[in-house]
Amino acid sequence: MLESQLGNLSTEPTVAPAKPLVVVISGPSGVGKDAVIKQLQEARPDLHFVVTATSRQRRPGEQEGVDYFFVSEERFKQWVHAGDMLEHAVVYGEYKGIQRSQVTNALARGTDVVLRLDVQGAATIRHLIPEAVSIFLVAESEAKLVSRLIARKTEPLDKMLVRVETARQEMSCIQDFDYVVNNRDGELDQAVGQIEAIIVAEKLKVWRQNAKAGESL
Ligand SMILES: Nc1ncnc2c1ncn2[C@@H]1O[C@H](COP(=O)(O)OP(=O)(O)OP(=O)(O)O)[C@@H](O)[C@H]1O
Ligand SMILES: Nc1nc2c(ncn2[C@@H]2O[C@H](COP(=O)(O)O)[C@@H](O)[C@H]2O)c(=O)[nH]1
Repeated sequence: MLESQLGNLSTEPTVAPAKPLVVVISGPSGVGKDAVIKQLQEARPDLHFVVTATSRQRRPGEQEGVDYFFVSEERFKQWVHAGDMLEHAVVYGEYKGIQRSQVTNALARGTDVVLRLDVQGAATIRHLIPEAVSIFLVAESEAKLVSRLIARKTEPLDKMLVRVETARQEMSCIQDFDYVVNNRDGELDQAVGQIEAIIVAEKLKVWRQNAKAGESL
């Protein structure tokens, strides 16, 4: 009866599924990027969390292929020359970077991708993938940030001081990011919840329904 008045009613989906998202999580050393990402992995196992390759020595407790891919400086440079790295930078004197295939394979499967990057890497990805969502993580104060680095006990004092000095400079990059999330002491759950909310909201943006994430890679 209705169809006689309206014609055929389409059963096609009203909107196409949103294209996969590239999410950048950045912020100064010790702010809690790894802690946030570890918890986000548990909450959102459907996301692809990219594992960085590095020339840095493995710390006690770090696992190959989980925390990093630990490679020699020579191997890292070979990958750079071969064009295999989507992004790379020297961070605190060590090579850090993301293999292109990790991102392109996940996007091709339709999977959202999460990258952990320093501010240099975040700038590179914004340039390569302008539709990426960038999140800058902060601690509630510089004093809290430093106390986390001290408690973590992963660097000798001289190297820790370099990280704190760098953190001061990195704070000036905050306006280049889409979102700022405050990872307050003892409130990791809230920070992770806010990041999950950002991901959900970004995927609902109208323009993303037909955008092609990472098409240019
Ligand atoms: N919300 C929080 N409250 C208390 N401690 C936290 C919180 N978030 C992270 N931490 C702790 O702070 C320390 C630094 O966190 P994490 O190693 O995740 O920082 P990061 O940003 O990944 O550092 P880096 O850039 O040097 O790798 C860790 O010991 C972690 O357990
Ligand atoms: N440009 C990139 N920076 C990265 C990447 N993965 C991690 N990082 C940054 O390195 C520092 C130091 O890490 P640590 O494990 O030695 O403490 C950290 O602040 C990250 O931001 C990457 O793939 N590219």
